[in-house]
Amino acid sequence: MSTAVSSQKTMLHIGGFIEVNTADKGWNSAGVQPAIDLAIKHINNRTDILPNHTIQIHWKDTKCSDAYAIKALVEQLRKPPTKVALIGPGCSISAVLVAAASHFWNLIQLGFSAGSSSLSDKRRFPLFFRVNGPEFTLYKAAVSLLHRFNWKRIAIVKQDEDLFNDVHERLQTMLKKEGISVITANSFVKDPDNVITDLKNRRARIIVILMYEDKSRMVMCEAHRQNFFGSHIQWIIPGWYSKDWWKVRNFSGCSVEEIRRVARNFLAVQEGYINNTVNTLSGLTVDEFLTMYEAELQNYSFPNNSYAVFGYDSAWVLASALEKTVMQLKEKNMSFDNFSYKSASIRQELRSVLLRTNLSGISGFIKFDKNQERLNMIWIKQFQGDKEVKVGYFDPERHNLRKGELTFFAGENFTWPDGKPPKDKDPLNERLIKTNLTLFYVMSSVAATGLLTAFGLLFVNYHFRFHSVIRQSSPRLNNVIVTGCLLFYCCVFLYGAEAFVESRGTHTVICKVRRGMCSLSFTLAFGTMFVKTWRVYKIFTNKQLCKQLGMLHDRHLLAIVFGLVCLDVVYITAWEIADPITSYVQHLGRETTPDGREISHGKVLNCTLNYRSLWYMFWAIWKSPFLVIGLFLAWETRNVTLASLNDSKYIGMSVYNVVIMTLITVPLSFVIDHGNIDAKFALFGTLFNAVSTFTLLLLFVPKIIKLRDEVASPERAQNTNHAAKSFNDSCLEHHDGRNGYRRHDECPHCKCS
Ligand SMILES: NCCCC(=O)O
Repeated sequence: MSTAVSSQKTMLHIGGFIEVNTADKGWNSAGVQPAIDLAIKHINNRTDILPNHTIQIHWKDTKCSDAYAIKALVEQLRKPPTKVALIGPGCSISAVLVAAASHFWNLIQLGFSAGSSSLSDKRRFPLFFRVNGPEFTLYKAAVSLLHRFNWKRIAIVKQDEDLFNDVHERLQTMLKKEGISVITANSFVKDPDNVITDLKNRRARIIVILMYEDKSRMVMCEAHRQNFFGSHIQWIIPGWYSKDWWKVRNFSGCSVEEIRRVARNFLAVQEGYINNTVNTLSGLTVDEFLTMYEAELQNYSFPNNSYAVFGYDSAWVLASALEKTVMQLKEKNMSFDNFSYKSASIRQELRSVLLRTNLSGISGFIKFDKNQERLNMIWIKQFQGDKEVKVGYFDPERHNLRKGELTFFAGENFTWPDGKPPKDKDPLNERLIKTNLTLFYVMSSVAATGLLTAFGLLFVNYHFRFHSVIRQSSPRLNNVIVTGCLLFYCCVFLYGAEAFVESRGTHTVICKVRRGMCSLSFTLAFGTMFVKTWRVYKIFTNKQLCKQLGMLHDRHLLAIVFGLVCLDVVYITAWEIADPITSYVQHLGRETTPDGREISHGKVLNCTLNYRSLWYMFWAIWKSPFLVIGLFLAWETRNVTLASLNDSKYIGMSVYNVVIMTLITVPLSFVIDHGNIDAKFALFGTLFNAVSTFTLLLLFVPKIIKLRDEVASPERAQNTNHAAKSFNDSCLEHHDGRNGYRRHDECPHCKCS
């Protein structure tokens, strides 16, 4: 209802809700009142807006309390004059209560700061509009900051209020999507003791506060009491707290300095605006308004409030809508005199006009979305030195939060006590554990000695190639076995490479090379021993001995070994293509010491595959026949004593040795923890050293002794040779392994054709 005044102007009464006596609880919006009063003064003085009306606002203090909000609404309704619309409250606790009920009295309500996301629900709050946006929007800017500073691990401390519960729920969903983990989310009723203890225990470093400032002061005071502060802890708080919010008012427990010490260089997110200079409805710019606002504040005992600009704009939005509604009503021969709490017709007009709002306020262009609210930019502030500084802003419509985008204000930037942003977790000084050097040198010395010996044996094989002791033992096949052993020794160095390698790239190459080399050495050494044993077996289980021998020349055996090597290459290539072996960093776990420090057991480089067990199983299936059948053949030919196949017995012994060593090593390798690189190296180094050393010794020591004897006493050696000749020896002696029997007449009892 409007009332006539002497100057022929009609009064339009508006109910105003503000938070003044909040006893430092919740949010105090008192400072917005002077801005709204100033706007109403400006509107009433203008002739181009509501020229025939005067707006009068009737303030009620809701104290940011649901009970006082109800009381304030009842008083507005019961006490004449009739209000045609409502402005406020500023605090969500009160706004939700007022908005939930005011529509039953057909009252349009215009908010300027209440952030609760519940207020976006138009089924519950059909007549509630706001020139600000939902609180959750602020946290898009906060998430952008988390990405910007690579903070992937945060903690949340929340007040159990509708405003923060909603933000918390939606923030959790968004953080999950953004790959940021919430290590703990706590709230408290009276005492934040447990909250801080939990933050300490979880070693929280980045803490998002979803609370009104009184609770924040309590949290920070307790953090000080528990010594939970420092440059390594970063708080992210709502930016709409009152100026110098850490200054204690009616708050016992901590001094101003103590709370300041904890809050340090806190980051804050706050709904902001652009400095609009383009034809604003009021004709003012932000700067002009702020000058007037500061002057106006002198008439009140209220502190400056950052939502003053929104408050000023809300009054202009309402006045503009009332103006248009007056004109629309006029066309229907109606006026606000016809307004009553029981009649919906005028509020319907007013609502439809508000929905079409499109004006230039000092906080920017004002248009309401489907939820009857606005999406504003978010200021990012940081406490620097002794004041809050607006560092930049995040525009939800323009900036990509995943990329941590924001726009800096001219000349501003973040500052950090340590010169760089804190980390989201303590650097654990996770050192790379390398193979024990003593172990490496012991294993490598054995391998190096083996390598030299192997080269020496290759020389002996070559130098004495025409000597019967060497010639009769298939020197070319033995060279292949020595080459296999030689590569096994090289594998020892490669398996110990973790003593020096630090880069994953280099380690990946080593993983690939040593797998290939290990496989190839096995095939060369034991594939060749296998075929040699097989030849002995074939000869002595076949009556057509000479014929068999003629068919099993060294070159045939070499061809078989070559075939095995080809199969090896095909298998390793297929393996590498299907499931490439790579290096990965294995973290060896952490533990918390009794004094609360977290220590790491370090990390090691390991080779990895997706289907490790599968590939090694196939590998074992492909290699084990050499050993199993080799074992059988060695057993079958254990009594063969031929000068011409003079090493068959020793090859058999080598095969036993390999089988036994493999049977010990393989199960042990599954038992040993992969992180224990020393144990792994000791196991495989011993296997490779032992297997190749035994093989070389068994294969060559008897030959060298014999060779030494023959070289020392050729006659005795000749006699021994003759004496040793028996049924087949003389025959086999003339089998040169290359051209078969050169002289069949020297082999009269052989059934060679
Ligand atoms: N958006 C800041 C005002 C606090 C509140 O909504 O209660």
